[in-house]
Amino acid sequence: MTETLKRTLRDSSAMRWAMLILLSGLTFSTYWFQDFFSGLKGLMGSEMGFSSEEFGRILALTTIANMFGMIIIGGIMLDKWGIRVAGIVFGGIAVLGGAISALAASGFFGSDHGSMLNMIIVGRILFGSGLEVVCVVATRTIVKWFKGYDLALAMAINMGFGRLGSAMGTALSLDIGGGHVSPAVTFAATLIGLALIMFLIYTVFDIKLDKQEKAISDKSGEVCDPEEDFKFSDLITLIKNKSFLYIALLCVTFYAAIFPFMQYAPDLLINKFGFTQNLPQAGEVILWGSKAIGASSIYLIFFLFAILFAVVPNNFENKKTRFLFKSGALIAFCFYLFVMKDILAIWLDNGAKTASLIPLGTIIFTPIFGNYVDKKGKAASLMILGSLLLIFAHISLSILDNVYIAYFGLLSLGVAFSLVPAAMWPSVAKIVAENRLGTAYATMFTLQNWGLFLFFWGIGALLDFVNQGIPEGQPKDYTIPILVLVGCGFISIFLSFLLKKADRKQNYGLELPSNSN
Ligand SMILES: C[C@H](NC(=O)[C@@H](N)CCCCN)C(=O)O
Repeated sequence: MTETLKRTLRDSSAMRWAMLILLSGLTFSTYWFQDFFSGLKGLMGSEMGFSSEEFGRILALTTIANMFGMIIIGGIMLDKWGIRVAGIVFGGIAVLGGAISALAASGFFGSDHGSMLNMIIVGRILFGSGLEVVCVVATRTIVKWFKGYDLALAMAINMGFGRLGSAMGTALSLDIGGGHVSPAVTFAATLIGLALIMFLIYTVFDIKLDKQEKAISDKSGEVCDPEEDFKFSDLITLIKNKSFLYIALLCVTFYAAIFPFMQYAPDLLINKFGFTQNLPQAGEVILWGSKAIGASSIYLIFFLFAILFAVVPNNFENKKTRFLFKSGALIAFCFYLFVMKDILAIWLDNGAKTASLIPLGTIIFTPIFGNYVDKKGKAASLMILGSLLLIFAHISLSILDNVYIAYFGLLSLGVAFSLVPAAMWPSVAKIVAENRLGTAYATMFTLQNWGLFLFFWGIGALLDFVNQGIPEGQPKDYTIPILVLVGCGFISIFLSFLLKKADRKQNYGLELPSNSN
């Protein structure tokens, strides 16, 4: 695009990607705060005396405001106040919630069991009220900057930041806490505070963009097509649509089998398969850290060159160049794995670090499957496949006792967790008109929170129930609590088939490539 056509900030690609990074701080930190307790479950039992049911209660009550309409209220506020005010208000609520939980974990409100538990829950309720609306604000902001430019890629990268936050929160919280819960909670809450500062910086550019767009529309008389405000009648119309109903229910059962599982996964791996939760010695950390940073920087430099090389026009037209590029990438990756092998071996022996590979893997797999859905379609069939993988994963992690099969189970869970979202979210956009998408996503997230509430709490309560009499610190039997999740997998398959059948009647083209619509 020539300089004369660059009319606003959003016409500069550097500006757009910089804005995405400023915005993604909130996604990264809120996903971190949502998931970091998973790595601390054992410690919360031994240090604070929290039972599995209480652990589950803390997680479940995070969703309570969303179950009763907070996401929809947040969406209406977003429409009325705009991105800046809504982002600051709901980001601020998440920060406040994080701070209250951190103070509670440090004993500020009282160091007895009840005060700590109740005040951590108060903090989590506030945090949860901000979390989902922040996700909606992020999506709306990305659309504002990227419509007409790499919108799907920008959304995938934003989601990648979220998954990275989940993975790092799960993997590193025990190390960050140094064997205590409180420092890890303070760190997680501080991250949301820093992200809010990044968002405040973002708002400066947002104001400038609005001024530029207003000046252009004043001059040319252009009027934008506004998204219609939320109406309850829309909700009824949506629910009456069979395809929407099936995909919304699938969202409930599928995510209920994934997000709650991830909160318990490190503890499951430790209790059932004997994974460790040992903290490395300071010397080991320095050695691994320097090795990992060294190897990763070399790989990153190679990767940057590869990207630079790939974006030079027509490079990939040539078969030989393509072959050289692919072999180079493979050799660099093998070298990277070789240097990192000791660290990987230790990583794969640690419960929290192994569990963190599930969200980490989705960063790579989701865009690949997203691209497949865009080009080849088959979204409903892929949701059936994802649900099958979910069933295999939960069977291998519950009734089977083999650690190698468990690794396969975790891998198939990672693939399912990439496959279904990559097929599900673009399918909603085929079923629902664009100006109703906000309502559709808010409705799906609200229903999803009901499923999460039930399973966050239910798994913990069931775990205590089937392990009555076993003292904290002794291995717990996870068979029945995880086997219950197999049921979610079967319901997901059933709903995916119903969706496929409804789509054949209603002709939304869920099995067709996105580009053909
Ligand atoms: C896209 C989808 N997002 C959600 O499900 C939201 N309700 C945010 C949940 C955040 C909790 N970690 C996803 O993350 O796949």
